[in-house]
Amino acid sequence: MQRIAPALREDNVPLDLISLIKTILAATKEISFRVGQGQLSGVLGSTLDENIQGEVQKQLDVVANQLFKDITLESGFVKAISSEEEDTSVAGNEDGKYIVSFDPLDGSSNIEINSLIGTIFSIMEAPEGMSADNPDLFKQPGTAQVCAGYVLYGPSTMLALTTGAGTHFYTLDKTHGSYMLTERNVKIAAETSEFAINMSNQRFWQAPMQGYINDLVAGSDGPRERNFNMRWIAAMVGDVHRVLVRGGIFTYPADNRNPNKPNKLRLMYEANPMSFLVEQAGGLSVTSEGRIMEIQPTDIHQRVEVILGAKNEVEKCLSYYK
Ligand SMILES: O=P(O)(O)OC[C@H]1O[C@](O)(COP(=O)(O)O)[C@@H](O)[C@@H]1O
Ligand SMILES: [Mg+2]
Ligand SMILES: [Mg+2]
Repeated sequence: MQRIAPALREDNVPLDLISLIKTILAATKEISFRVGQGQLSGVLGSTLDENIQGEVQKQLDVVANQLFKDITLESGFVKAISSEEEDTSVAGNEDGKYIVSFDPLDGSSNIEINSLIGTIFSIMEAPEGMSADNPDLFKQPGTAQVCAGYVLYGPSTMLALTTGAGTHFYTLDKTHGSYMLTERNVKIAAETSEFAINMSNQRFWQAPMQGYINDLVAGSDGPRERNFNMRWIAAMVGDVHRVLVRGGIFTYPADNRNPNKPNKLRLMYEANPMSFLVEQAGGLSVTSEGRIMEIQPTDIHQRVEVILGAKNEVEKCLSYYK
């Protein structure tokens, strides 16, 4: 089994990017340890604060954010970071080559029930001619990502990573503290009979999504003429991991619960990195209007509709919007 650095060198990843990835992973090992300590860690409750998006922050959101911020900004490789838990981008080294966006703790509502949570990150190169404190550094489409990944703090701690040469899985060897390559070139089968969506929002979806999901639920009695299974982990990291491992379609569609907030998932640190991983595994990742990674961002916290996973099933879903 290979350690992560030699595996990345084989994929011709530049040495400074390998160093940055290792820096990010150092923070995930610390979080993995704290998550593993559970209620003994003293960081599982809620804070009294809200983040910029009006969501109550959990202590672990805050601790994880601080760890990532400190470790990436101190590395010297990073010009600026943006995070779900930071109002705006945070400046690092003026000469840093890279910018990093992250969701330090994804699936916050799962923390207190000892269920799946994770960290999502996305790395781009900093454009020339902008200072480190300029949030416009981040206004690049997902196609500009040079690396994307997530770490899942599950029964084992796993990393899914892409640098544009396939999507690979690594598992944290907790005895030696190293991420080991455990599956190279993960592929999502084009066909599936499994879907993931928060069904409780059904009445708020647009008509095409209602029609698509109705036909899945109708199973062998409906137009699809076969039964579909449903799963919902309520942490995008967990749901996307399942899609990468055994296929499926995952969607968080637009809804009209709150007219000012039609979408839930965030483009820069949820949808884009997951799209890069899914596309590198042969899947599709789109909104009802087009490829997620081609969206030109206007705000670091912007939200986006997400439909991703098995190629044929995502195309089938899109056909309802035509
Ligand atoms: O509350 P819902 O509708 O089940 O939403 C679950 C979704 O919210 C998220 O937990 C949002 O992420 P955060 O925990 O980082 O805010 C996604 O990971 C997940 O897919
Ligand atoms: Mg999240
Ligand atoms: Mg989060």
